[in-house]
Amino acid sequence: MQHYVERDIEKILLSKEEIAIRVKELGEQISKDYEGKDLIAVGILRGSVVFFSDLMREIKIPMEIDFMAVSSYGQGSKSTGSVRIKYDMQEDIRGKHLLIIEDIIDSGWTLHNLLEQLRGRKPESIELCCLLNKPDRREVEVPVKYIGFDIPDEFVVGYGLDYASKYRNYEHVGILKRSVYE
Ligand SMILES: O=P(O)(O)OC[C@H]1O[C@H](OP(=O)(O)OP(=O)(O)O)[C@H](O)[C@@H]1O
Ligand code: HPA
Repeated sequence: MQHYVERDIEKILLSKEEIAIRVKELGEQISKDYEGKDLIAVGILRGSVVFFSDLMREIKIPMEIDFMAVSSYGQGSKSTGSVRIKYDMQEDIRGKHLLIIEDIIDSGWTLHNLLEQLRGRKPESIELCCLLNKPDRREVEVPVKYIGFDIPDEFVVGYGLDYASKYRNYEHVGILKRSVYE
C-alpha cells in the first residue's frame, strides 16, 4: 500500500537507511562522552519521539529518559522571550548530566529559551542533540553539540516531523510540496 505522505512530498531528503547510520554514530559518540556520568536524556515532544526512540537504543551506557512539551511564544515570527512549558519532565535534574533531544533547530528560539530555563534547575551539565539543523534560518546562536544533519531551508516532514499535525508517521524525511502549504 502506498504511504499517504508520498502524494505530498517533493522528494525524500534523508532515507531511513541514511538516518539509521547517522543515529548509530551519534549514539556511539554520546556513549563515549557520557561514560561514567549520570546521564538523563530529555526528549522534546512531539517531534523528537521517533528520533528519540531510535537514538536511545544506540546509547550503550546506563541512562534515564524523560520528556517535555514546550511552545515558543509568538509562533510564526518567533520572538525572544520565554518558552511555555506545556508538560514538564518528572525527574529532578540537579547534579545530573542533561541531554536535550530535539528533532529540528530552525530559528533557534525554542532551544535558546529552553536552555535559559533549564540552567536554573542546576544540572551538572546541559548539551543539545538535534537530528536536523537548518543553519540558514538561525536567528539566535545556540550551542548544539550533537547534530545529525545540516539541511537546506526547505520544509521537511516525516520521522516525527509534522506539518499541521500530519506526516509524522513517515519513515523517511521528505521535503513537503509547496502546494500543500502555500
Ligand atoms: O528553532 P525554532 O524556530 O524554535 O523551531 C524548532 C521547533 O519547532 C518545532 O516544534 P513545533 O512547535 O512544531 O512542535 P512539535 O515538536 O510538536 O511538532 C521543532 O520540534 C522545534 O521544537
Ligand atoms: O522543516 C520543518 N518541518 C517541521 N517542523 C519544523 N519546525 C521548524 N522547521 C520545521
